[in-house]
Amino acid sequence: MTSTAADLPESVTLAEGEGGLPVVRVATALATGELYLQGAHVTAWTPAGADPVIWMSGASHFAPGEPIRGGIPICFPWFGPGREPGLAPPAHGFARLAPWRLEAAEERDGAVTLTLRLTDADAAGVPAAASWPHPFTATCTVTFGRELTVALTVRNTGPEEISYEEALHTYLAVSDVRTTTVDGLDGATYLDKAPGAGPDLLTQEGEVTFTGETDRVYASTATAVVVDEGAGRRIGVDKDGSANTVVWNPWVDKAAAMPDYGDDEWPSMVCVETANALGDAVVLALGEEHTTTARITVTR
Ligand SMILES: O=P(O)(O)OC[C@H]1O[C@@H](O)[C@H](O)[C@@H](O)[C@@H]1O
Repeated sequence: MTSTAADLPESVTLAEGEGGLPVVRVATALATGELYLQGAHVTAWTPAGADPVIWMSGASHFAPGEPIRGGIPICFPWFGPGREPGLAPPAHGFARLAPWRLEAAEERDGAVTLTLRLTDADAAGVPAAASWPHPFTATCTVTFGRELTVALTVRNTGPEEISYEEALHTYLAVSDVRTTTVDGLDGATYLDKAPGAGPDLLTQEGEVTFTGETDRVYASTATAVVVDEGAGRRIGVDKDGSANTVVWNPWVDKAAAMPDYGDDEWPSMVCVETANALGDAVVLALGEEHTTTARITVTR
């Protein structure tokens, strides 16, 4: 069943958002939040008494079939350009461009859980979907409360084995990335995708610091913690069902090259992405499903 305005708890409203796209807004005593049905894309989460945790670009496009810049894009069924030849642009798959269905909205103990669904049939109108012609059902549940939880479950509904990449591509707001670190990745190996980096895996020593364009795919199942000295807060990204953590900041040149990203916005964000990518792609036999979950918390 798809939810209509009549089925929603009082703390949840369905409205027309930027660019005329449908948006769900949540407001409870514990937190406020916002999610666009296009992409099942979280664009805001602010726990009561805190500053916004999720970063959005002021230059984002909001238009049917175009990616939203910031928030939590769901990358599926490929990450970046994808591993196989023949996957259509844009990067990160078609799920973030597709119209998801709002199946349910429930409030429990002050937290609101939204359930959204996307099948291959729902995504058929997105041109890039034709390059990955496999039956699937994707379910995204998002709980806005004291914590923010995003879980993506993919079920193989077709006759053949499928393999896919995915990421909960979380943009986090920081006071200044140059005085921010990411803890929890010490000793993890990573692929460096920044310009000029070689193909060999490297090993993280200590915390991640930011001194230039940073684009790394870590092999890690650990909790990553964004330590924001300037804001005096720590943002934890805890996860299940995810073999990779991607850390990304575009820095000056890449920021300037992106049409939907302000030239001066790069100091104010860092992406810590809960992913299964490259050699850690998920493989599902007929009828199998897999869930990847990210839990975001804020502490002083
Ligand atoms: O511009 P997009 O397609 O949203 O991607 C943003 C970034 O997403 C990151 O996950 C990738 O590792 C980067 O390489 C990429 O630049």
